[in-house]
Amino acid sequence: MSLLYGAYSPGTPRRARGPFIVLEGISGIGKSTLARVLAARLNAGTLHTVPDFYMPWAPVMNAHTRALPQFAFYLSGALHASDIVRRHLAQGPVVSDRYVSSVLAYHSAVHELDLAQVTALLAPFRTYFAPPDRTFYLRCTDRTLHNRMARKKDRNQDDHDMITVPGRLERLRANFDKVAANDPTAVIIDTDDRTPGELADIITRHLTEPST
Ligand SMILES: Cc1cn([C@H]2C[C@H](O)[C@@H](COP(=O)(O)O)O2)c(=O)[nH]c1=O
Repeated sequence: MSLLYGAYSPGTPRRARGPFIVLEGISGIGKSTLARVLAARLNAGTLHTVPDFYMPWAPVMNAHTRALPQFAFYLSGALHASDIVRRHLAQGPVVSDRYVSSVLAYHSAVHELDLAQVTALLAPFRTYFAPPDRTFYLRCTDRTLHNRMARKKDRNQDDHDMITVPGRLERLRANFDKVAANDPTAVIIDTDDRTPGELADIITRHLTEPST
């Protein structure tokens, strides 16, 4: 039995019309642009994990709290994102810019923790999360990241740290690779030299193929 019952269970899902698509990857890679293009194509609802109203708290939590309260903050954001997803899925497709994999990959990378330890910390909550149909892990080379970062309008402290804290970018990339390797919904996409429209073509083609 799940540990999450009563008020802690996600409730009976309404008939999902789906699909539920997740975009994952390091900051600046182009997830939010691609989410917009995909949402327009699929007539999908979109959201960001953590949800937008959490975002003003993120720098405050990062600056003032230690690892476990920070984890609880991002976990809370992902749980709430899941509630939003379930609500949207009753209407049609949903595209999420980040989801549970970002919580694992970022928390482990930022605090230099073993990914397996962070995965175990999240495990009791797994049953709450609306499962994605496909999770697209976006990858790019340093050159592409540099060019895309230069164009990113909402660059924040996390983006600065990702580039300047020794080893942060490498840890993030390695963590996303490890999370993807254990994710049955994972599809890895190299985004270099591809426009958002071309990436949306690749993704929509994947959605018409049966998952393995
Ligand atoms: C979901 C999540 C995001 N983050 C970071 C990644 C990004 O730097 C930032 C979200 O901003 P972004 O999605 O606009 O890049 O929050 C964490 O540190 N931990 C998490 O669990």
